[in-house]
Amino acid sequence: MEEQEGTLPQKADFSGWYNDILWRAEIMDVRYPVKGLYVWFPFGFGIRKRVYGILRELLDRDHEETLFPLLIPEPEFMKEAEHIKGFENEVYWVTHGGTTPLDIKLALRPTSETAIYPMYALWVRSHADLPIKVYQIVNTFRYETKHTRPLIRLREITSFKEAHTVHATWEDAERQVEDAIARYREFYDRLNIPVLISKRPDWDKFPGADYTIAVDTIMPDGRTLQIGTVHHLGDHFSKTFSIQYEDTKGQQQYCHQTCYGISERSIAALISMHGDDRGLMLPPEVAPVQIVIVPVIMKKREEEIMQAAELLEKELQNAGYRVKIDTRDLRPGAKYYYWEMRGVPLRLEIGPRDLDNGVVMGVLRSGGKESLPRADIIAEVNRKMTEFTAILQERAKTHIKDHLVMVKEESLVNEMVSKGVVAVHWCGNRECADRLEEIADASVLGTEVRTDLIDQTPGTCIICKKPESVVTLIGRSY
Ligand SMILES: Nc1ncnc2c1ncn2[C@@H]1O[C@H](COS(=O)(=O)NC(=O)[C@@H](N)CS)[C@@H](O)[C@H]1O
Repeated sequence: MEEQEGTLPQKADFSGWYNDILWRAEIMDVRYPVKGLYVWFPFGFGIRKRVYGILRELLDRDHEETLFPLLIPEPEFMKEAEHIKGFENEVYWVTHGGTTPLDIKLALRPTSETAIYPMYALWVRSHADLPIKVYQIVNTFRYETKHTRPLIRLREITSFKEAHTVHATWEDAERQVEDAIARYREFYDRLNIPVLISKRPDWDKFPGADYTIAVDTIMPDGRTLQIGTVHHLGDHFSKTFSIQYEDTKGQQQYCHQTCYGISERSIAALISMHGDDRGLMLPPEVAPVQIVIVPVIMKKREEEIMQAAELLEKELQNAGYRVKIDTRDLRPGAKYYYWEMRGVPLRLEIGPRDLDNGVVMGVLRSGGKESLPRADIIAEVNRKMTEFTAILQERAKTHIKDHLVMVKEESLVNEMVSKGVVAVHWCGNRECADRLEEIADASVLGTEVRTDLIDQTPGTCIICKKPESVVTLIGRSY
């Protein structure tokens, strides 16, 4: 990477900060010559690898991972009317093999229901074959016409985890929806990313679903980012694709299904939630480099200091840490800047005085210097990592509280929604929602909000004043 000139914009200028940090912290190279397609720098890919390692760990408890083809024949894709309506403007088509026109056009999967479900129809015969809980992590393609942004809105989604489950009954599928939500909560908790979970309004549910539960986070600019969705598909797709099982009485029954997805938006949220004016701030579990050792060289003791640094590196590596010594010919300050930009949780400095005093200077990325006894350095580093994670968790906890407010006055909605998510009472009918979205210049995010941060007692609709109206989130989203 060419030396990075200039400085990272303040995080308060979130859009400028976000675009700049993607290259300055070597996450994504946005110079690929196709709109909406981006290249992972190896450092960014190291974050992705660990983030998706956690996702796999959580899903592999009771799901199986596999891979379905990328290309979907047009007849299959066109089978589910609702689904097509939702995707017909977004799907890319392959029409030729070499110079030979294809007799059947092939869709690049925007999501894989119509690739997977014809196969599920072959896999499912009896109730004994159920439930199926399968997922894949693949690239998918959507011809997004809204503003594309790296990690947030891509035309090639490079890290699309999609799970597709099959059940005997609607209730079994409903339990799976709850299980998927719990798994997503656990995933984002491990990443110290706060979430708001709600049920999308009918007009915003996944095409072909009974209902959609969405996982939103609140970005530093107050806008929401949908970082996961769980869909109850009912028997819509099983009827379209004849996914049936023979029940215990020998009757043919249609299955009930769910699907749930997460993309690299999870990494956009990770970067945005904890980064600051000096760059990334990464949870230790996903940081490609967890510890950087910076020797503070004094000419006549250089040999001794370097030896101490190398010994320390070895010990930390043996303890399982991902650690680097920065021996480049740069001022210590330039080294601090470089690794802070890359979100390294802990810096250890070793200078002549530290050697003499048998200590190592520990500096957490979240701030604060502490002299650590060299003799117990592993226990001390473990303690500092735990302290750092607790700081990230605390920030995540207060973040939602600081960006969620209940509003009862129609006139206040527009002003308050520019700061974050607003909770209002809504009677549930579309006209009031349209009016509300117009006043707020925001969208209805959802109802049945799973949080205890606000009082969800029904009240009067903020628009038509109808009583017994439910608490509803509205926000400006990416
Ligand atoms: N263009 C995009 N770029 C990045 N992430 C996206 C894009 N479109 C959707 N996503 C993410 O992918 C998640 C799943 O997409 S989805 O359309 O809601 N759901 C599905 O496709 C279902 N088949 C479940 S996998 C969304 O919640 C959102 O976080």
